[in-house]
Amino acid sequence: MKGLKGDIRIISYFLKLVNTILPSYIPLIVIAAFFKAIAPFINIVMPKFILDELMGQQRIHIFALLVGGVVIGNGVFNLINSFFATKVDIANSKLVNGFELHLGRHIMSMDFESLENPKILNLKDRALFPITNQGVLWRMIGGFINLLQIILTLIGLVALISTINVGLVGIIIGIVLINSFIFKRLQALQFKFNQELIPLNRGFSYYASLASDFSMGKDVRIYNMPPYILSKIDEFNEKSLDGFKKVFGMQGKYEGISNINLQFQMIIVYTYMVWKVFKGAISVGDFAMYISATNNFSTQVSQLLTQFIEIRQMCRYLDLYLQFEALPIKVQKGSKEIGVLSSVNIEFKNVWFKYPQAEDYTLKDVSLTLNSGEKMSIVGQNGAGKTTFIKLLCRLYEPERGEILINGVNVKEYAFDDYTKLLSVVFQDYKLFSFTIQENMSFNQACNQEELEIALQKSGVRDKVASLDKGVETSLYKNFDKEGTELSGGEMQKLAIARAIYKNAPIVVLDEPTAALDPYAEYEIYAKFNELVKNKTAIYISHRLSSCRFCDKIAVFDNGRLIEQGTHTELKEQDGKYAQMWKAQAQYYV
Ligand SMILES: Nc1ncnc2c1ncn2[C@@H]1O[C@H](COP(=O)(O)OP(=O)(O)OP(=O)(O)O)[C@@H](O)[C@H]1O
Repeated sequence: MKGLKGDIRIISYFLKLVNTILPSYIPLIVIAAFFKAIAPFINIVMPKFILDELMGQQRIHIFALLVGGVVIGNGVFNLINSFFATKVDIANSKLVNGFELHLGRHIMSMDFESLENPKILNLKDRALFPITNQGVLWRMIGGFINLLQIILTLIGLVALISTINVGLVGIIIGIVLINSFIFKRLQALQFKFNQELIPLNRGFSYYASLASDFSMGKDVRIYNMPPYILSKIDEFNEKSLDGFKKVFGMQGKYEGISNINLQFQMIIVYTYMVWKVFKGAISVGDFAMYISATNNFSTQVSQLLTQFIEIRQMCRYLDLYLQFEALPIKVQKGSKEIGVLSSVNIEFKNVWFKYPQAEDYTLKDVSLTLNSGEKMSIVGQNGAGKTTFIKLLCRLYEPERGEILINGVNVKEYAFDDYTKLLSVVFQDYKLFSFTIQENMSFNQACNQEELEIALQKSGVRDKVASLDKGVETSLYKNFDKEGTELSGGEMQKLAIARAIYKNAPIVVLDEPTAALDPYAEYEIYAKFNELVKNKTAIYISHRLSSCRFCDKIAVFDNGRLIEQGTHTELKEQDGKYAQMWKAQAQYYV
């Protein structure tokens, strides 16, 4: 009963969701189900009158009238039903699209750290795979339409069969119940198999994508990976094939048993009806009508239970989705509005941070202050924690201990969307998207062409963009537009810098912004750095220590700790880690 209660909760959640996405949907399916439910009665009841007329007075005009009635009745109902079927099909597509939007919105609002937590990823796959690949939502909705129609038809059939013998209704229900029990076992088996299939599918999709993903094409060829990839795909195929063999075998067995039960039911019904005709209790027309009604009743009851079990089975999948949707969102809480800030001071206070699955702390007791308008350079060896520091500032993760403050307020208190407006960031692994250059810069906001030109000019990519046939309207990559362009790594990096400049946020973060740039472009960025970031608060991460000289402050990270802070001259005089790194680099650059 607890399970049924849970399922009712799930069903009502989805019905509410359906109603929010498409309010006309539920009234539409109720009307469609009503017409579908009445249609079969023409073919159950009318043949009785035709047969009785044939066996009795054989009046041609009455016979013609009855046959005409059947033909016209069927024609009209067919038209009405196909009209509604088309309407329902269109509405179904709208609904599924609406649900996908709902889903996308939810996934994009999840904590960034959730996207690398294997437990959450697994739940996400188990919840979304059935919805996107097995049409669970669609089947649930279809199930509802059928259930409604079946219930309406059954009410009519019970009324009709009861006029000869209510006991028949009981016998048929009994046999159908046995068959439903068998069906339920089969569904449970399929659910178990589908859940086992998900990790296999994930592996399969990954290896299949390696074979077709353009961005992997170079490595796949150079390292002669095809035999390895194909053997992996084969391995996943073998495993899933074994599972399919087992499920299909069981399915065959269960279907066989159900069929025997149905034949048994036919023998009982036919024997009873023939006996009634021999006794003269019913006419041949009645015989045909009751046989048709009982056959229909049996089919409808069995479909009712099948639908019921199917809907409950769908609830198992949708329950996974609800668990996924109910995952708490940690980072994005906070409601404080930021408004327009005249100055932005950043403070890290004894911040400790450990990645979700990691054993050791990546940031250890980091405390630093960056006053409004100051420019700070962060240096340190690979893996020292520089990018992690930025990720925490961006609120992609939360510190485990300590606080991050902007103008004295813990960043957690700010509304996340508002907070992101403070930051222009070029990540080390920045991404540009398969949109036009202009869309990549402004993302659906009305684009200010003048500012866009300035941003492209400052990052040094304006001439390149101007040389493209469609200028800023050129698509990046060729996924959607065959006239799209593939820019070089350095040109892409300049576009990413332009995007950050165009955003014009009060905090600018550049994480290794010149890694892909040629020495001239790199020099340009350094020379124009102050002009690029103007009076903004800026953080600059680079392994080129010469770039630190134009910053007000340098922070040196080592193994997660902030070990030195000061200006270039101060740190050189301190003769610590920074001075060591400076000397090491000077050997090669001077
Ligand atoms: N998502 C993650 N999950 C677990 N550990 C991570 C994750 N991202 C980074 N790390 C680990 O945290 C440490 C610091 O990484 P971080 O990227 O902050 O270093 P970095 O100083 O920016 O290095 P680099 O100079 O190479 O860019 C590394 O040891 C890295 O392996």
